[in-house]
Amino acid sequence: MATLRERLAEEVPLVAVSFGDEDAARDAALARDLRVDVAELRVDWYASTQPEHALEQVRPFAGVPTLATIRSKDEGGYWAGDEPARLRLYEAVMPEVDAVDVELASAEIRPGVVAAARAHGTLVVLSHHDFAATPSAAALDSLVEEGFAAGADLVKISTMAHGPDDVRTLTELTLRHQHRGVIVIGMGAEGAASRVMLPVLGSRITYSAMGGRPAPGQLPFEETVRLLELFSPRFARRRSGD
Ligand SMILES: O=C1C[C@@](O)(C(=O)O)C[C@@H](O)[C@@H]1O
Repeated sequence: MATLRERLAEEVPLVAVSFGDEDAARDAALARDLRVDVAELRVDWYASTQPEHALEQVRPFAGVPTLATIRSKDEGGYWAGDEPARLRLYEAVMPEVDAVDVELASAEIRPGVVAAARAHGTLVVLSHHDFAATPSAAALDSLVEEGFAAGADLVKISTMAHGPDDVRTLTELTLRHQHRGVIVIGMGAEGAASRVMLPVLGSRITYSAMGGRPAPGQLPFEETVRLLELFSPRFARRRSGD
Protein backbone atom coordinates (compact mmCIF):
# COMPACT_ATOMS: atom_id res chain seq x y z
CA MET A 1 0.00 0.00 0.00
CA ALA A 2 1.26 3.50 -0.88
CA THR A 3 2.34 5.70 2.01
CA LEU A 4 0.25 8.67 3.05
CA ARG A 5 2.87 11.01 1.55
CA GLU A 6 2.68 9.19 -1.81
CA ARG A 7 -1.11 9.17 -1.70
CA LEU A 8 -1.23 12.91 -1.04
CA ALA A 9 1.13 13.58 -3.94
CA GLU A 10 -1.41 11.94 -6.28
CA GLU A 11 -3.88 14.75 -5.50
CA VAL A 12 -6.74 12.26 -5.32
CA PRO A 13 -9.04 12.74 -2.30
CA LEU A 14 -8.61 10.51 0.74
CA VAL A 15 -11.38 9.43 3.10
CA ALA A 16 -10.53 9.44 6.80
CA VAL A 17 -12.33 7.82 9.71
CA SER A 18 -11.72 8.84 13.34
CA PHE A 19 -11.12 6.18 15.98
CA GLY A 20 -10.83 6.25 19.77
CA ASP A 21 -9.58 3.51 22.11
CA GLU A 22 -12.75 1.46 22.63
CA ASP A 23 -11.29 -1.51 20.73
CA ALA A 24 -8.23 -0.65 18.68
CA ALA A 25 -7.72 -4.20 17.33
CA ARG A 26 -11.32 -4.30 16.05
CA ASP A 27 -11.07 -0.79 14.57
CA ALA A 28 -7.76 -1.50 12.86
CA ALA A 29 -9.21 -4.67 11.32
CA LEU A 30 -12.24 -2.67 10.12
CA ALA A 31 -10.00 0.04 8.68
CA ARG A 32 -8.05 -2.62 6.76
CA ASP A 33 -11.12 -4.57 5.56
CA LEU A 34 -12.99 -1.47 4.40
CA ARG A 35 -9.84 0.11 2.98
CA VAL A 36 -10.06 3.33 4.98
CA ASP A 37 -7.55 5.74 3.40
CA VAL A 38 -6.55 7.42 6.66
CA ALA A 39 -7.24 6.36 10.25
CA GLU A 40 -7.42 9.50 12.37
CA LEU A 41 -6.39 8.37 15.84
CA ARG A 42 -8.19 10.69 18.23
CA VAL A 43 -5.79 10.44 21.12
CA ASP A 44 -7.81 13.12 22.95
CA TRP A 45 -10.70 10.60 23.13
CA TYR A 46 -8.55 8.00 24.90
CA ALA A 47 -9.41 6.95 28.44
CA SER A 48 -5.79 7.39 29.58
CA THR A 49 -3.30 10.10 28.69
CA GLN A 50 -0.29 7.86 29.41
CA PRO A 51 2.06 7.58 26.40
CA GLU A 52 2.21 3.76 26.79
CA HIS A 53 -1.59 3.52 26.58
CA ALA A 54 -1.61 5.69 23.45
CA LEU A 55 1.10 3.57 21.82
CA GLU A 56 -0.88 0.38 22.54
CA GLN A 57 -3.84 1.88 20.65
CA VAL A 58 -1.73 3.07 17.75
CA ARG A 59 0.26 -0.13 17.08
CA PRO A 60 -2.62 -2.33 15.80
CA PHE A 61 -3.01 0.16 12.92
CA ALA A 62 0.42 -0.71 11.48
CA GLY A 63 0.10 -0.74 7.70
CA VAL A 64 -2.90 1.65 7.68
CA PRO A 65 -2.02 5.33 7.02
CA THR A 66 -2.48 7.08 10.37
CA LEU A 67 -2.97 10.64 11.53
CA ALA A 68 -2.72 11.33 15.27
CA THR A 69 -4.83 14.15 16.67
CA ILE A 70 -4.86 15.38 20.28
CA ARG A 71 -7.51 18.05 19.95
CA SER A 72 -7.73 20.92 22.45
CA LYS A 73 -11.03 21.72 24.14
CA ASP A 74 -10.87 25.20 22.62
CA GLU A 75 -11.33 23.67 19.19
CA GLY A 76 -13.94 21.05 19.95
CA GLY A 77 -11.71 18.28 21.35
CA TYR A 78 -11.48 16.47 24.67
CA TRP A 79 -7.88 17.02 25.79
CA ALA A 80 -8.07 17.80 29.51
CA GLY A 81 -4.36 17.91 30.38
CA ASP A 82 -1.83 20.72 30.17
CA GLU A 83 0.18 21.72 27.15
CA PRO A 84 3.57 20.20 28.14
CA ALA A 85 1.83 16.81 28.62
CA ARG A 86 0.12 17.17 25.24
CA LEU A 87 3.46 17.86 23.53
CA ARG A 88 5.01 14.81 25.25
CA LEU A 89 2.15 12.65 23.98
CA TYR A 90 2.58 13.95 20.41
CA GLU A 91 6.30 13.18 20.68
CA ALA A 92 5.57 9.66 22.00
CA VAL A 93 3.26 8.67 19.13
CA MET A 94 5.21 10.52 16.41
CA PRO A 95 7.49 7.61 15.39
CA GLU A 96 4.47 5.29 14.97
CA VAL A 97 2.19 7.46 12.81
CA ASP A 98 2.30 8.95 9.32
CA ALA A 99 0.95 12.38 10.25
CA VAL A 100 -0.08 14.54 13.19
CA ASP A 101 -2.68 17.29 13.44
CA VAL A 102 -2.34 20.21 15.84
CA GLU A 103 -4.23 23.48 15.96
CA LEU A 104 -2.64 26.56 14.44
CA ALA A 105 -3.78 28.46 17.53
CA SER A 106 -1.93 26.18 19.95
CA ALA A 107 1.04 28.56 20.06
CA GLU A 108 2.70 26.98 23.10
CA ILE A 109 3.22 23.53 21.55
CA ARG A 110 2.86 24.02 17.80
CA PRO A 111 6.57 24.72 17.13
CA GLY A 112 7.55 21.69 19.22
CA VAL A 113 5.13 19.44 17.34
CA VAL A 114 6.40 20.70 13.97
CA ALA A 115 10.05 20.22 15.03
CA ALA A 116 9.44 16.67 16.28
CA ALA A 117 7.53 15.81 13.10
CA ARG A 118 10.41 17.07 10.95
CA ALA A 119 12.87 14.99 12.95
CA HIS A 120 10.79 11.83 12.32
CA GLY A 121 9.70 12.56 8.74
CA THR A 122 6.08 12.74 9.94
CA LEU A 123 3.62 14.91 8.01
CA VAL A 124 2.09 17.88 9.80
CA VAL A 125 -1.48 19.11 9.51
CA LEU A 126 -1.98 22.55 11.07
CA SER A 127 -5.66 23.09 11.65
CA HIS A 128 -8.24 25.70 12.47
CA HIS A 129 -11.78 24.88 13.62
CA ASP A 130 -14.66 27.27 14.10
CA PHE A 131 -17.79 25.55 15.41
CA ALA A 132 -19.80 28.80 15.36
CA ALA A 133 -19.35 30.33 11.92
CA THR A 134 -17.36 30.56 8.70
CA PRO A 135 -15.00 33.58 8.82
CA SER A 136 -14.41 35.89 5.86
CA ALA A 137 -12.36 34.82 2.85
CA ALA A 138 -9.59 37.22 3.90
CA ALA A 139 -9.44 35.76 7.42
CA LEU A 140 -9.33 32.22 6.03
CA ASP A 141 -6.58 33.14 3.56
CA SER A 142 -4.46 34.52 6.43
CA LEU A 143 -4.90 31.28 8.35
CA VAL A 144 -3.76 29.28 5.31
CA GLU A 145 -0.69 31.52 4.92
CA GLU A 146 0.07 31.30 8.63
CA GLY A 147 -0.15 27.51 8.45
CA PHE A 148 2.25 27.08 5.55
CA ALA A 149 4.65 29.67 7.03
CA ALA A 150 4.66 27.64 10.26
CA GLY A 151 5.73 24.48 8.44
CA ALA A 152 2.46 22.71 7.61
CA ASP A 153 2.41 20.01 4.95
CA LEU A 154 -1.36 20.42 4.96
CA VAL A 155 -3.49 23.26 6.33
CA LYS A 156 -6.95 22.24 7.50
CA ILE A 157 -9.84 24.68 7.79
CA SER A 158 -13.06 23.32 9.29
CA THR A 159 -15.82 25.85 9.93
CA MET A 160 -19.55 25.83 10.59
CA ALA A 161 -21.50 26.49 7.41
CA HIS A 162 -24.86 28.19 7.88
CA GLY A 163 -25.93 28.27 4.24
CA PRO A 164 -24.88 28.61 0.61
CA ASP A 165 -22.80 31.78 1.20
CA ASP A 166 -20.55 29.93 3.64
CA VAL A 167 -20.28 26.93 1.32
CA ARG A 168 -19.27 29.30 -1.47
CA THR A 169 -16.61 30.93 0.74
CA LEU A 170 -15.16 27.49 1.51
CA THR A 171 -15.38 26.37 -2.12
CA GLU A 172 -13.49 29.45 -3.32
CA LEU A 173 -10.91 28.95 -0.57
CA THR A 174 -10.36 25.36 -1.77
CA LEU A 175 -9.96 26.46 -5.39
CA ARG A 176 -7.51 29.26 -4.49
CA HIS A 177 -5.21 26.88 -2.61
CA GLN A 178 -5.98 23.47 -4.12
CA HIS A 179 -2.47 22.57 -5.25
CA ARG A 180 -0.76 23.66 -2.01
CA GLY A 181 -2.31 20.97 0.18
CA VAL A 182 -5.42 22.13 1.98
CA ILE A 183 -8.23 20.30 3.72
CA VAL A 184 -11.43 22.33 3.77
CA ILE A 185 -14.62 21.27 5.55
CA GLY A 186 -17.99 22.97 5.99
CA MET A 187 -19.45 21.57 9.20
CA GLY A 188 -23.14 21.13 10.00
CA ALA A 189 -26.13 20.06 7.91
CA GLU A 190 -25.68 23.03 5.56
CA GLY A 191 -22.08 22.03 5.00
CA ALA A 192 -22.64 18.30 4.45
CA ALA A 193 -22.33 18.53 0.64
CA SER A 194 -18.91 20.15 1.11
CA ARG A 195 -17.64 16.86 2.53
CA VAL A 196 -17.97 15.38 -0.96
CA MET A 197 -17.82 18.44 -3.21
CA LEU A 198 -14.65 20.01 -1.78
CA PRO A 199 -12.59 16.81 -2.10
CA VAL A 200 -13.70 16.67 -5.75
CA LEU A 201 -12.36 20.24 -6.11
CA GLY A 202 -9.01 19.60 -4.41
CA SER A 203 -9.45 19.34 -0.65
CA ARG A 204 -7.10 16.46 0.22
CA ILE A 205 -8.88 14.60 3.02
CA THR A 206 -12.54 14.28 3.93
CA TYR A 207 -13.56 12.93 7.33
CA SER A 208 -16.37 10.40 7.63
CA ALA A 209 -18.07 8.49 10.40
CA MET A 210 -17.96 4.86 11.49
CA GLY A 211 -19.59 4.90 14.93
CA GLY A 212 -17.36 6.92 17.26
CA ARG A 213 -18.25 10.56 17.83
CA PRO A 214 -19.28 11.97 14.44
CA ALA A 215 -18.54 15.66 13.85
CA PRO A 216 -21.47 17.88 12.80
CA GLY A 217 -22.64 16.93 9.30
CA GLN A 218 -20.26 14.00 8.81
CA LEU A 219 -21.56 11.31 6.47
CA PRO A 220 -20.99 7.60 7.06
CA PHE A 221 -17.74 6.23 5.56
CA GLU A 222 -19.40 3.96 2.99
CA GLU A 223 -21.73 6.75 1.81
CA THR A 224 -18.78 9.13 1.45
CA VAL A 225 -16.88 6.56 -0.62
CA ARG A 226 -19.95 5.83 -2.78
CA LEU A 227 -20.54 9.53 -3.51
CA LEU A 228 -16.89 10.20 -4.27
CA GLU A 229 -16.82 7.20 -6.62
CA LEU A 230 -19.79 8.79 -8.42
CA PHE A 231 -18.36 12.30 -8.66
CA SER A 232 -14.59 11.82 -8.84
CA PRO A 233 -13.42 9.49 -11.61
CA ARG A 234 -9.86 9.71 -10.25
CA PHE A 235 -11.06 8.60 -6.83
CA ALA A 236 -13.07 5.74 -8.38
CA ARG A 237 -10.04 4.62 -10.40
CA ARG A 238 -7.76 4.63 -7.38
CA ARG A 239 -10.31 2.71 -5.30
CA SER A 240 -10.83 0.05 -7.93
CA GLY A 241 -7.08 -0.25 -8.55
CA ASP A 242 -6.21 -0.72 -4.86
O1 LIG B 1 -10.81 18.45 12.30
C1 LIG B 1 -11.38 17.45 11.95
C2 LIG B 1 -12.49 17.52 11.06
C3 LIG B 1 -13.73 17.14 11.81
O2 LIG B 1 -13.97 18.10 12.81
C4 LIG B 1 -14.91 17.16 10.85
O3 LIG B 1 -15.70 18.09 10.92
O4 LIG B 1 -15.00 16.24 10.03
C5 LIG B 1 -13.51 15.76 12.42
C6 LIG B 1 -12.28 15.70 13.31
O5 LIG B 1 -12.08 14.39 13.79
C7 LIG B 1 -11.08 16.15 12.56
O6 LIG B 1 -9.96 16.25 13.41
